[in-house]
Amino acid sequence: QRRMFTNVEMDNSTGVAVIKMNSPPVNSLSLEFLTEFAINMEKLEMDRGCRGVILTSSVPRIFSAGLDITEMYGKTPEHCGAFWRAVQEMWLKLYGSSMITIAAINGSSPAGGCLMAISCDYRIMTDYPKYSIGLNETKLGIVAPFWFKDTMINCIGNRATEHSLQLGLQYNPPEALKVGLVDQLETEDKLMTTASSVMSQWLAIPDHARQITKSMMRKPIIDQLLRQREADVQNFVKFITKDSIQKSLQMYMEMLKQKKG
Ligand SMILES: CCCCC/C=C\C/C=C\C=C\CC(=O)SCCNC(=O)CCNC(=O)[C@H](O)C(C)(C)COP(=O)(O)OP(=O)(O)OC[C@H]1O[C@@H](n2cnc3c(N)ncnc32)[C@H](O)[C@@H]1OP(=O)(O)O
Repeated sequence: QRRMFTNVEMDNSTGVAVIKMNSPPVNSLSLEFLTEFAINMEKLEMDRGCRGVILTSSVPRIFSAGLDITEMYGKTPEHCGAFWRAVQEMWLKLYGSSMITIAAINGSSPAGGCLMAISCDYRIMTDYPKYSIGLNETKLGIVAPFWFKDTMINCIGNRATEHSLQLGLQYNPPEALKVGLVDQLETEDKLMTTASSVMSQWLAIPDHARQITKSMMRKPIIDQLLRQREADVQNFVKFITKDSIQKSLQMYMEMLKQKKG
């Protein structure tokens, strides 16, 4: 039986779906997870009754740990290529969605988890000091590709992105609010109610005007990836299968395990 990585609950009375990521222990984004996520987004996009999506997590304390590192370590170039296509597809479906997308960030959200959040239209994060969010790729010895970088620039601006990406910064909730990585902080118990209430404000705007405006803002980056999608895959495969990069990933995974012990 196929495993489910996300639960989708559609409320037909409001036209809002809640996608809960549910892949313990850390909602890492595996090939299967990403494939299922993209299919769910596609289905909601095709559903004329669905106007908005709230993205959140069922896993305690974690929104998403980002890309599943085990999908990039010790794998064949073919596997790495298939994995990267799935990462691209997830981003294209989320960043390019015509629906209103709100991230209710109820836990830590490094790297690919942060990418998911900043690909939404609005972010509300639980105000808990131990949670963090950011694109920390350089800390793993890897490089955030241009479309991660440009999504971040569109969210927090050029200078803050440069600073953030070079140092692989992870922000706690008040810092994330200050830099503009999230739009609002909320207590754990009120997070979903606040997300619904923000959604109502966005739903009050006529869809066609909001959708054209959103597309105008995001289309240049999306088109840039679409134009060079296969080159981006080959670039990733060449980069990630290098001995030095594989060594960095191995050391990072060992560090994660040691931290635990
Ligand atoms: C120049 C050309 C450029 C071209 C482009 C090239 C390259 C771009 C490439 C890649 C881009 C990648 C983006 C990413 O998303 S990489 C992933 C980055 N993620 C992280 O750094 C997060 C790491 N994890 C953590 O910090 C913590 O786990 C977390 C805060 C999320 C949770 O902490 P907690 O203490 O609760 O849990 P842990 O004990 O640490 O973890 C439990 C368990 O899960 C494993 N694990 C954690 N994160 C991941 C992950 N991302 N992938 C796979 N597995 C993960 C962890 O190892 C533990 O496993 P185990 O010990 O129980 O077996």
